Amino acid sequence: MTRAKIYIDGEAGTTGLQIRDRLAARDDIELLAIDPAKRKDMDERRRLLNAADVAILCLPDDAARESVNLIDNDRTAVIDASTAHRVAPGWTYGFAEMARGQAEAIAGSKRVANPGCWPQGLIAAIRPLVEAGLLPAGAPLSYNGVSGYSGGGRKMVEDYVSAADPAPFLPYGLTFKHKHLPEMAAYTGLTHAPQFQPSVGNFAQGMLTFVPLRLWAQAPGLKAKAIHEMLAERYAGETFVKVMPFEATERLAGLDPRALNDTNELRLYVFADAAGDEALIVSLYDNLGKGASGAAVQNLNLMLGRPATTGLLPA
Ligand SMILES: NC(=O)C1=CN([C@@H]2O[C@H](COP(=O)(O)OP(=O)(O)OC[C@H]3O[C@@H](n4cnc5c(N)ncnc54)[C@H](OP(=O)(O)O)[C@@H]3O)[C@@H](O)[C@H]2O)C=CC1
Ligand SMILES: CC(=O)N[C@@H](CCC(=O)OP(=O)(O)O)C(=O)O
Repeated sequence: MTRAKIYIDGEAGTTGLQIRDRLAARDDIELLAIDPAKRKDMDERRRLLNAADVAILCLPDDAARESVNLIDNDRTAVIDASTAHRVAPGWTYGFAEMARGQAEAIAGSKRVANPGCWPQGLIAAIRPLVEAGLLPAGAPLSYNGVSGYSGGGRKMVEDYVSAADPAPFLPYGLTFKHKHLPEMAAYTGLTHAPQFQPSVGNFAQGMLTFVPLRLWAQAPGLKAKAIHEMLAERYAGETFVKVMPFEATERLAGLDPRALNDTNELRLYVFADAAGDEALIVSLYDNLGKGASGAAVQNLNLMLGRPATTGLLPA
């Protein structure tokens, strides 16, 4: 098998390092490494970007746009982990399980935008319901959750690690302007992005997100059990998105945001009141796994024509 040449632009950062670790042991891949002293040198980045079969961008948005502009050949494909191209024309959204045919679209694309960590939990929960007509596209939703601090990149990791007594739980996004809102609207099928209010916790990695649904008002006649059945049917057979059993329970010990760390899995749970008119869809995943580096490797596998699970299942 010819080894595919992969260059990770931003490999010293939180997401880049994780992707490099996931690819390092693979014998179907040749990693093109940049001299650490030149990692922000534009000419050296241009050389490596153009030498790569696939360039994976793990950079701030402006640097990611710059990298794309530095590519001057038709061969190099791109996976961009930043927010820069997620709703841009000509780019394919890299959430393979999002819709029928999406994995094939990713496999056939040379410009793939890796999804944001927060949007994935929402899109996985809501898109099948909107597509099936169970939930009206105009439903006014809210979305919230907690992420580990690695979600904020190197700077936030350093702030948490060096702080004497970081807050265990810190809400943010309190002006409702988060950079993920455009992709949330674009890929759920909702006519309005939800009211989104995230939080960060004093743990490095992992996330739990919540879509509360007041079905008696948002989708009269729709019951929580039907939502569970629709999601279970939609994701049946998927390796990386699983729907957990419908449970009537006050609390569930397994709902620890760190439970899927270092995996590429996303789990969906549906909870409800006795009548099934008040529901909650919970997504559990690793912000650095399915939320970033795992998804990037899954997309890379698809683009290289490898099995999607290559390097992503526990040994
Ligand atoms: N962390 C997460 O959970 C997720 C992150 N993402 C996205 O992935 C991207 C990377 O995020 P993350 O890894 O967390 O961020 P980090 O800040 O940890 O890493 C970014 C890396 O890019 C480097 N860099 C900055 N500017 C340039 C440049 N002009 N040329 C070359 N390298 C440069 C930085 O170097 P230096 O630090 O020296 O400036 C750093 O090593 C971001 O767009 C982020 O939004 C997406 C999903 C989840
Ligand atoms: C805890 C924390 O700060 N998280 C980041 C999201 C990280 C991420 O996923 O950013 P992109 O997907 O857009 O690259 C935030 O809310 O801005």
